Amino acid sequence: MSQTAAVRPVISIRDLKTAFGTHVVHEHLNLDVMPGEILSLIGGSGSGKTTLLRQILGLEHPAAGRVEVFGQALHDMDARTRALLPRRWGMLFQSGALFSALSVFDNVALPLRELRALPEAVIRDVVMMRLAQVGLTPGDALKQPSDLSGGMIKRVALARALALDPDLVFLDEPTAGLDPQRSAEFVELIRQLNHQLGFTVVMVTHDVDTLVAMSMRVAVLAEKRVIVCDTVDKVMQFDHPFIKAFFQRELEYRSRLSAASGESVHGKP
Ligand SMILES: Nc1ncnc2c1ncn2[C@@H]1O[C@H](COP(=O)(O)OP(=O)(O)OP(=O)(O)O)[C@@H](O)[C@H]1O
Repeated sequence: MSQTAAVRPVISIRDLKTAFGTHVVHEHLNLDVMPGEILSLIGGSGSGKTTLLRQILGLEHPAAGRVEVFGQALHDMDARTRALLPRRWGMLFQSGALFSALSVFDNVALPLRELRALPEAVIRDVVMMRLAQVGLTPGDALKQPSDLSGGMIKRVALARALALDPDLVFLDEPTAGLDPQRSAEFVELIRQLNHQLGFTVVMVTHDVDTLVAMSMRVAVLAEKRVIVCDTVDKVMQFDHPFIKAFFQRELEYRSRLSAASGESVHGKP
């Protein structure tokens, strides 16, 4: 068997149908997410991105088809295996979703304490390590969320998402609310951590700069299914009205750059 054939997807979705009553959101939807990749999910409003994430998290039930995570079909799993799954993934919500009454330290410690198995000294070491990994200082651990800037809130939320050393990380609009400079820094941080720690990322974003900077592949949801899943460059060439509209500014930017340099340009510097 070749090495490529041996690599199994972290998430494998086959012929998925999702329906709310007569409203069919997904039909014949297929998607594989490979280990260590950063995959972005894009699609128009109401195209079913959130619902697809909820399927992957096991919060919706397929009307047909199959969703496998870590090589196992979600709805065939025994209750114990299913209950342990959330320990293998972390979530970064758009707003950060920190608990305002808890300090930075206690927010990051929360998933570790929920295990009810780790001594406080181990929890302390892990929290401090995670805070350092996201560029925060030991002094920041004592702060309350209300004392933090938007960029710091995202970093704390990322430290919390990584607390259990997840194999899979879900990012919902990770750079929403950040100015371009903070946004670029946060993108770079996630890329570095993905490289160092090797976790797989599934991200939903409407921000083209974030998408272009981070995605190894982009899956486009339209007409109830994934119409294309490929590199940013290849997806941008795909002939579909949503894709043309989504990437319009980026395409114009690239064509101006290309005209100015007199040669083909494939990405921003
Ligand atoms: N629990 C539910 N009951 C009924 N309909 C639902 C439910 N959840 C989602 N839907 C419908 O499914 C469709 C897809 O919704 P979803 O939130 O997944 O879209 P989205 O791509 O995430 O949209 P947006 O980018 O606007 O957040 C919408 O028409 C929505 O109204």
